[in-house]
Amino acid sequence: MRKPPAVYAAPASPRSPLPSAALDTTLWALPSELDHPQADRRALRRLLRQRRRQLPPAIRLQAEDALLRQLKRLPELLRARHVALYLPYDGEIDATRLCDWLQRRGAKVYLPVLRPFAANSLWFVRYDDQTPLVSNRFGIAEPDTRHGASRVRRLPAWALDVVLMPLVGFDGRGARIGMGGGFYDRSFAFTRRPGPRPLLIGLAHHCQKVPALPVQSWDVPLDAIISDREVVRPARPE
Ligand SMILES: Nc1nc2c(c(=O)[nH]1)N(C=O)[C@@H](CNc1ccc(C(=O)N[C@@H](CCC(=O)O)C(=O)O)cc1)CN2
Ligand SMILES: Nc1ncnc2c1ncn2[C@@H]1O[C@H](COP(=O)(O)OP(=O)(O)OP(=O)(O)O)[C@@H](O)[C@H]1O
Repeated sequence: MRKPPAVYAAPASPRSPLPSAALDTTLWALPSELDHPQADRRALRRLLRQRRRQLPPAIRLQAEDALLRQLKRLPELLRARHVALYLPYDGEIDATRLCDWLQRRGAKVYLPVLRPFAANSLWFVRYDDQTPLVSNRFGIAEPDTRHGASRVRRLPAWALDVVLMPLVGFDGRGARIGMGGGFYDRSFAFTRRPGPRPLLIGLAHHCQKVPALPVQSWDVPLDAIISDREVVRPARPE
């Protein structure tokens, strides 16, 4: 399938294995003023966004490979028919190579689109070779709103099987922070109530892991967070 406009172009260099020290957690320690759950969320977001943007291309590619290996083993993704993904922005981990894999398996791929006339909420619009893409108000490529306006081209959020969402930060217990708009939180608030719902999986680079994040009342719990290093499955309340 057509390669989406990449914010970070893949380097021409071969994928040389990196010394494991290059991925060592200790390199990613937080400054003391941000190293606690009550830290200023905006400052933490800024720092983590900067970290993911600064990842060298070779590490980025290696992380992408590792992420894809984990995702392709996931039973829920192997079964999924309708999967939401995102086009990477601002250094986010790039999982778009999954599109071809999903489509070969007969699954359909959807992208988030800023919902018109609704405050910070998302549509999920079918994405294939024919989908016209435009740049939204944040500069993120997304299916043209006029194209997505037709109901046959999108799926209600409850009808998706798996949603892969980009994270800005996460912790070992499965708490997360996103871009701060509350787009995913609003769009999946319904998952707190009984009924059909997708599996929600956050994706991030390992360098976005922090010791602990506070959980806000509106934060929609994720079923898993997958980085290039691990799969975090948050403990479910009994
Ligand atoms: N790839 C990708 N697509 C996505 C998201 C995402 O996080 N990643 N979103 C997930 O929510 C939605 C867009 N949400 C966003 C929220 C804030 C900003 C942002 O950059 N805000 C600026 C300041 C605001 C402005 O420019 O008006 C900033 O923080 O600097 C971008 C996207 C839908 N599509
Ligand atoms: N279901 C909701 N209804 C109304 N407002 C909400 C809802 N969910 C989140 N918000 C609001 O959205 C704002 C951003 O939330 P937060 O800082 O947690 O964003 P985030 O989790 O980083 O973003 P995202 O969900 O897009 O990844 C907060 O002011 C919050 O009150």
